[in-house]
Amino acid sequence: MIPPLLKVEELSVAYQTVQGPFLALDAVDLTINRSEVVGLVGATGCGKSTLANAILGNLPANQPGIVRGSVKLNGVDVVYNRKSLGHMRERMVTIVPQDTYGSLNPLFRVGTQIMDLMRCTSRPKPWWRPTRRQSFEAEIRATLDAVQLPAHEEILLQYPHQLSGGQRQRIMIAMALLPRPQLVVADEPTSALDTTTQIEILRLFRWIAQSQDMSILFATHNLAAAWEVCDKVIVMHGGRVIEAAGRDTFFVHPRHPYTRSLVSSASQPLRQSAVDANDILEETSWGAGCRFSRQCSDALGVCHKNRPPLTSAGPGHLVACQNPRISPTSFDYD
Ligand SMILES: Nc1ncnc2c1ncn2[C@@H]1O[C@H](COP(=O)(O)OP(=O)(O)OP(=O)(O)O)[C@@H](O)[C@H]1O
Repeated sequence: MIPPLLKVEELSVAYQTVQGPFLALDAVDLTINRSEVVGLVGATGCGKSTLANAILGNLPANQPGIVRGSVKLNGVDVVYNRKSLGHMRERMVTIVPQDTYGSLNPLFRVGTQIMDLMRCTSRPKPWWRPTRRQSFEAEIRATLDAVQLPAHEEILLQYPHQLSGGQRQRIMIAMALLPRPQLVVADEPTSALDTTTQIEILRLFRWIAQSQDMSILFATHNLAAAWEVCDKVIVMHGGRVIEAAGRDTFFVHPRHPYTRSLVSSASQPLRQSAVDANDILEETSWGAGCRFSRQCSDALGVCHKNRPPLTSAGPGHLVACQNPRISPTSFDYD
């Protein structure tokens, strides 16, 4: 059997706050296989960005501190094995950020910033040999074509503020692809875009995963986006993974009441509306039981006392619920 590209096991991360440590991730498990697009869905504050940062090796080594657990890329731990981290980050995992303005330097032309990235991430060096520079330029042109930014010369001479939101997002995608990573973490990459551009960018992600043999972890609030691009969907609530399933199972046979509430609120105007479940997640302090139990209409006495583990609910389907529902949803594919 081929080992997974990414395996997160029992990962817990705490932030230090003035009120004491805050457990942002609580024993999270996650697996991503090669060429798989995995959606990470959940309300604001459920821990998506913390998990993305842990995978990117971006959590400071000393604080806020990994409480326990591991994040393994191709079998190598990226949290504790920091010697190999720089190399792994450059070549194996890249990010498409949510904030394209904040991620590009406003003082430099886009082309300069892309060339700097190539110098930092490419091997073998020396990069300054003329033949090397020409090969960089050819790679950049090919990647800009791939992300549908064909007017290379014009775009590369622009400053970030001279580009549209969709163009900047495509530049960020190109910059994530150029180091030829095995995994791209896309942290709500379409949330700042209009609906038409969102759909174009989502199709681009799907195409990238299929044609370039890359895996994508796609963090989003938006179930319509997950439906559009993902092979598998993982739902987080209160720092925990509460359900994980293949896309079709996820939308038609969700078992966790929280997932069902997300799917039913998305299935009406699915392609137009972003599902923002802020109203569902308001609790920040957790008792011993299931973190959703206080809002759950199906909660049993045991749900307020014991935290349910993730258990199998069918092939490739995991759910953390002590009273999961069985009936299919009325989710409409078209
Ligand atoms: N540096 C920090 N110090 C203290 N608490 C933090 C810090 N960063 C995040 N948190 C808290 O950890 C929890 C998870 O935050 P995180 O940013 O991972 O959530 P998220 O699901 O990505 O949210 P969003 O969808 O809004 O980006 C939140 O309750 C947040 O307030």
